[in-house]
Amino acid sequence: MPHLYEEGDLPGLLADRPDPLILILDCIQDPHNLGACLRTADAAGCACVIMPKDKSCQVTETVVRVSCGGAHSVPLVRVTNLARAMERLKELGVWIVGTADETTQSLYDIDLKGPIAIVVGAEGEGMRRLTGELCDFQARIPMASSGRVPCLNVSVATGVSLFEAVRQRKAAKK
Ligand SMILES: C[S@@+](CC[C@H](N)C(=O)[O-])C[C@H]1O[C@@H](n2cnc3c(N)ncnc32)[C@H](O)[C@@H]1O
Repeated sequence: MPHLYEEGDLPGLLADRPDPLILILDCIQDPHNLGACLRTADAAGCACVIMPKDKSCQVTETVVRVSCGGAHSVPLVRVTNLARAMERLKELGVWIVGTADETTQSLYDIDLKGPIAIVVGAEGEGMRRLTGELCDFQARIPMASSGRVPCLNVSVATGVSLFEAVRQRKAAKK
């Protein structure tokens, strides 16, 4: 069974994690993408994944199967108001990094070693306006200029972003 939590559980979930890495999913629609994001969040050692408690982001059988067990191991915080949960994270000292293909700052220029939440947006529209406004930084994953598609699949963007944070953290320990 998934480990399901609510916004009020955030302080407890982060209490023994000095520099937590958190994934925020802003209305991911496709169960295959959602499952892949949960698998990656587990593999990256995320303290939790935060997602809206609405019709999007349902943890269905397909999500669980695609996550290869990730949906059952990483704590899932389902919230009625994502903006409020983001404010709560900030009060807890977490910096919020949104990802978007149409922004100028490169992800690779941001320090991801501290307490960080990485936000990825929905397949069609990306992050919602308010979600984007609440981010402390917005970052893009540089893509080849010769490529024809404008952006990455959201689960791929999740993998690149979380494992850039993992890479930086490992490099800092050497
Ligand atoms: C399919 S994209 C949505 C594209 C949408 N047009 C937008 O404005 O963001 C889904 C999500 O993947 C992430 N993403 C995709 N490509 C990215 C890139 N090159 N840099 C950063 N994030 C990216 C973002 O979180 C985005 O919201």
